[in-house]
Amino acid sequence: MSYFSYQHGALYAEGVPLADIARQFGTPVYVYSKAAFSDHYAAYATACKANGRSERDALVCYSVKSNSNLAVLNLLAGLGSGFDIVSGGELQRVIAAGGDPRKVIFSGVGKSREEMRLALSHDILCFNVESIPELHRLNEVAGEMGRKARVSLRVNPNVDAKTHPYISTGLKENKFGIAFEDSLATYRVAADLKHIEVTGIDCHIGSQLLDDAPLLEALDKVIELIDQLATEGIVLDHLDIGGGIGITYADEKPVAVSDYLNRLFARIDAWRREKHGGAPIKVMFEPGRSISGNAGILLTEVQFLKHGADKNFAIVDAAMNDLMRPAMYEAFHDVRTVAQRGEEAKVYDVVGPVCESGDWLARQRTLAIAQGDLLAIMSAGAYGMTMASNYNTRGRAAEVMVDGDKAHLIRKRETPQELFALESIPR
Ligand SMILES: Cc1ncc(COP(=O)(O)O)c(C=O)c1O
Ligand SMILES: N[C@@H](CCCC[NH3+])C(=O)O
Repeated sequence: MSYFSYQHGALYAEGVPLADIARQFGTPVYVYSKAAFSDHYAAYATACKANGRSERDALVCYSVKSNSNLAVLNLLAGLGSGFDIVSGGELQRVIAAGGDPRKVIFSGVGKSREEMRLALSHDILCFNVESIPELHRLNEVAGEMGRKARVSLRVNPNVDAKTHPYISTGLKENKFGIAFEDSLATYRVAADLKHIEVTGIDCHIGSQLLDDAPLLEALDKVIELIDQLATEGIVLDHLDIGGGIGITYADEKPVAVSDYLNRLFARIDAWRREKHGGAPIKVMFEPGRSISGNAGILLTEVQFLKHGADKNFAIVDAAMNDLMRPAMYEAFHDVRTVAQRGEEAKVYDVVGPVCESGDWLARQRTLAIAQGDLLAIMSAGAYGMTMASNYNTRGRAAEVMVDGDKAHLIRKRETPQELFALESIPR
């Protein structure tokens, strides 16, 4: 289903014309489709039901970093989602949005003592621990609080995710996780710590994966390790395979979530039957982009057109501070005109007003546009607003959630006063 589509030559978000949203809330503005978020979450939830009848012991922990607006988290919490967080700030967002901390898993390589304390005080489901020093710190903090921390170790299966090097995380050379060959020894350390309860294993090999083969390869390695651990008396109750499923930005054809989950559950079921007499294991996922990426767009207005000898530029009011992905990864985002009109089409680079040559949103796009036109930068729901900055003292964009024929403002545009409110001039 298309959540952003043309009706009589005008681009809509669900039942609302994007031109109306620009008039009402200004630009640049992120626009999300509530139905898209719900449907993308449902793809996971439905595939987690065994034989379409009973629920499996499975938990989808939406990756908050991909889009962390409270309205988004509240919507997903209402659908039963858990959350994958990477900071104390994200935990506070989840709680503020009405999410259940007992469905929260805490990933990340550099958790501070304060973050650990906060997470323990809310009794989160599990810490995904990424190193031995982190294990010791967590053990200390939990001891000070008179608690036990539930822990899974993030192992690095050394599988090539075949994605952009900046978003690949499962190789030896990446900073994430515990090297596969060190994982047994690290589990032994964890099992001996008084304030640590070893409950699971997790891995996350990278993002924007189009094929599930590397994920299934990682699963096989993880399964092998779980069996090895069991022989030592370290019995795990869950397996977390991470996020990573990609989306269509241009013409990519990512594996369908349902196909991937069906293949994954088939392997897990076969392994449990063969080795464990059918004893179930809880399976967890940490999807971000596949839920939020194509649930949002960035709506921007053309300020000026500049026609040069070599290049034409469409200078828009959104910039790299609003959507960093093109500057950071040379990422492709489709650009659509909000009104289909009869201008002569030309090839443009779509650029922002920020003082950096790297401030571009799209390159070499054939567009029929005039000054004042609206453009939709597509597939911007994941790692868009959450990676936005205030560079050039630009207030971050507003955010709007569309639900059928209603548009709700879910984050106001930042004002310059808000940007320097925390600063002071020494006397
Ligand atoms: C540990 C962890 N889990 C989950 C995610 C979400 O990944 P994706 O948005 O590719 O599903 C990420 C980001 O790559 C991550 O680092
Ligand atoms: N921010 C990246 C994904 C990073 C995933 C975090 N581990 C992107 O926009 O594609």
